Amino acid sequence: MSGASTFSSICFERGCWFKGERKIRVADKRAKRLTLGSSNVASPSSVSFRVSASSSAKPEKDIRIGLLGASGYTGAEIVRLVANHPHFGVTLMTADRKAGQSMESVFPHLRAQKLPSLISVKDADFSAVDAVFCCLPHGTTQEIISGLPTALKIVDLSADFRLRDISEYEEWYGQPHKAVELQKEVVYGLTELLREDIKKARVVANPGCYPTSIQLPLVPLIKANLIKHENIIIDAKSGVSGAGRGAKEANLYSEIAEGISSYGVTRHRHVPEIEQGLSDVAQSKVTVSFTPHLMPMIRGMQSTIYVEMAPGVEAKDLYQQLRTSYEDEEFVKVLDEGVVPRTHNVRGSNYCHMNVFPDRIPGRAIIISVIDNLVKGASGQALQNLNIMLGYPEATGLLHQPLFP
Ligand SMILES: NC(=O)C1=CN([C@@H]2O[C@H](COP(=O)(O)OP(=O)(O)OC[C@H]3O[C@@H](n4cnc5c(N)ncnc54)[C@H](OP(=O)(O)O)[C@@H]3O)[C@@H](O)[C@H]2O)C=CC1
Ligand SMILES: CC(=O)N[C@@H](CCC(=O)OP(=O)(O)O)C(=O)O
Repeated sequence: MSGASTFSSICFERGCWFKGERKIRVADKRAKRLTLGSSNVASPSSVSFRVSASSSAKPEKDIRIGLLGASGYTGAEIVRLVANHPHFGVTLMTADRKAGQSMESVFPHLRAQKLPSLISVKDADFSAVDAVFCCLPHGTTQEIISGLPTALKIVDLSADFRLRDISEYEEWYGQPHKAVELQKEVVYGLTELLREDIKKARVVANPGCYPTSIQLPLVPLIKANLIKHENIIIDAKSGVSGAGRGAKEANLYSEIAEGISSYGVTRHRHVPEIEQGLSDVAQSKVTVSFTPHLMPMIRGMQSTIYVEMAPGVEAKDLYQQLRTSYEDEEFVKVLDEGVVPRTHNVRGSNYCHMNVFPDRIPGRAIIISVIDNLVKGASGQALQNLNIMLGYPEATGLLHQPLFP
């Protein structure tokens, strides 16, 4: 059991804190203080944990966070989440066109926080931060990350380091990979399924939003040999914030409202990322038909997945497998039988809701998975990953409830 406390009665396992057999609320500050005070928690040399078992005062913000691309949607979402984190504080923020502006002028909803001004990445002093979230567009990130001090823990939200195969990256992203050596040490950050690797990582490639919503249900089913590897069909839908804040004609209100648009048909760049994750667990090549759609909503993502079951398997077996796989997870919820997941119920939160339904056609099942693209699909999962990389309880700063309606 990695990450366990030297205090015999309190330990961290499968993403949760346990006292004996009893699951403790992750927000239990005493448990956190005790465990972080132990010597057994991975703590990078660049980071000083100043959390004391005897102190009853609110802990200082020990970890100085650098946020690259702070003026974008995922950057703003990191700031919103970190505001609830007892140990992380944002001390460096970069932007491109908006460099020189204050964060409160770019995002007035964050004005209650004391935040540094936005500066250009070329002016950033990385010796004054402990960890970095990189929220830059793909294609711009490889060079920037390779130039950062190696003592830093980095979570990259872009697609630049998600594909292990360099030629596949170059084929799907249409440009040469600019950090081939660094790519070798990067860990893919699908938290619930790769937690042990993430604990040891220095650089994590945070998964794309569609690949998160798709791999969370499919990986356990493939691993358990419950579904066939062929004819997996994924019909996915995203809110417009998935496209970022940059102005684009296709994302104008008049282009989005009152309609649905399919895009990337037959060739969306998330296909190789999804297939990489599924093939890894299948130990053979898995291919998928994937069509994303842009919906007239701001946040939210639904993946409706049509699968053929292995001989003799029924939809209730798929359901039971997912229930078992995620029974101890804080953020992945397999709903009660028959309950249809809705994006409304995860909005603004780090939760993924999923369920399985038997198709009318024998041998087939329909899986529905929903997340908030900006939280579990991006900044929330990134924070979850950095918590793990630094030895904090992984739900720290993420336990707020969804925003409904
Ligand atoms: N939005 C989502 O739901 C998801 C996004 N992602 C990925 O996360 C990353 C960030 O996404 P998002 O926040 O939506 O994007 P935005 O377009 O909203 O923000 C991009 C940020 O990067 C800055 N930037 C743009 N170009 C450069 C450059 N050449 N050099 C330095 N900084 C630059 C922008 O600065 P300025 O504003 O000053 O121009 C801005 O701060 C992307 O790679 C995206 O694909 C991943 C999962 C989901
Ligand atoms: C609605 C919309 O445009 N969504 C984005 C995906 C957002 C995401 O996960 O992007 P990255 O892979 O770049 O991180 C898209 O389809 O390209």
